[in-house]
Amino acid sequence: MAEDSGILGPADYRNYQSGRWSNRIHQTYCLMHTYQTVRFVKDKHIQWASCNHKEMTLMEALCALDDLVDESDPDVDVPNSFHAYQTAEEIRKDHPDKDWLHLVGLIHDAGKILALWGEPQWSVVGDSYPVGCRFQNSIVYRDSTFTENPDQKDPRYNSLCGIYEPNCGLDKVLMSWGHDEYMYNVLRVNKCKIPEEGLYMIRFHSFYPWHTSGDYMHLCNSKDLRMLEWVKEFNKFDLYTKYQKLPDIKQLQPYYQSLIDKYCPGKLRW
Ligand SMILES: O[C@H]1[C@H](O)[C@@H](O)[C@H](O)[C@@H](O)[C@H]1O
Ligand SMILES: [Fe+2]
Ligand SMILES: [Fe+2]
Repeated sequence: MAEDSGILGPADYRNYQSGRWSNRIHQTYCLMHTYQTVRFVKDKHIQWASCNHKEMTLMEALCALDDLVDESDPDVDVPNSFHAYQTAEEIRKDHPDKDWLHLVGLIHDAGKILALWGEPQWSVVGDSYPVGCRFQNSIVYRDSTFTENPDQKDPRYNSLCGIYEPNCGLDKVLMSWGHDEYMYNVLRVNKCKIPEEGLYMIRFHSFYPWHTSGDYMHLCNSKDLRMLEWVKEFNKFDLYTKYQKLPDIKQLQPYYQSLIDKYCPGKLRW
């Protein structure tokens, strides 16, 4: 986690080469990049998409993240629940009128609850990227972690577009399985009333090869390009609020509970 309590600059974040935990992070990505294949991702959709694992409120899910430290993140070494409030509170300062966006900040990582239900971290956390087509160089540790991935040698999957039509739109693309797609799914299945932009931000916030490196544009349609602006705006808060000063969660809870009651009330199916 960055040393200061102010919002720091890009150079202070996402150091995958020489940070304190880079061995652990590299190991997590090694497993992810070895085992996340088209088959694996399809199986995870089948396993989790119908959301019949559990019923719980969003607030209960957020509290459960007290028990989760993300092993892929060079900038966070505290439980994920703090990151939820840090992100939400900075959004609230810059976009006071968009209460749904505060809520998006709060819940964008709640899908990491999968890691408390037996999913290994390599299928929950970390950056996401498309499977079923060539893995691009902008993926973290691209050079050293894909060598054992069978899809890489499969001619169906290793061309530039692979199984996709050019500009088919990200909605049709199978992303590596993780907390983004899962949470998007939970919100849809439960018919939460978060605006489309918000759902989109949640679904693609970990797709750094796209929103930060500008890769995979050949799979995007015009809607994706419109939404990209929102995803980038969201990313400022997701990334640059990972600092040491921790929020007082108890004091903030009533406000966020009111947003949950407005947009995603009651018990949700997970
Ligand atoms: O390590 C982090 C973390 O897991 C985030 O939740 C995810 O959204 C980022 O893309 C990733 O780099
Ligand atoms: Fe995330
Ligand atoms: Fe996050």
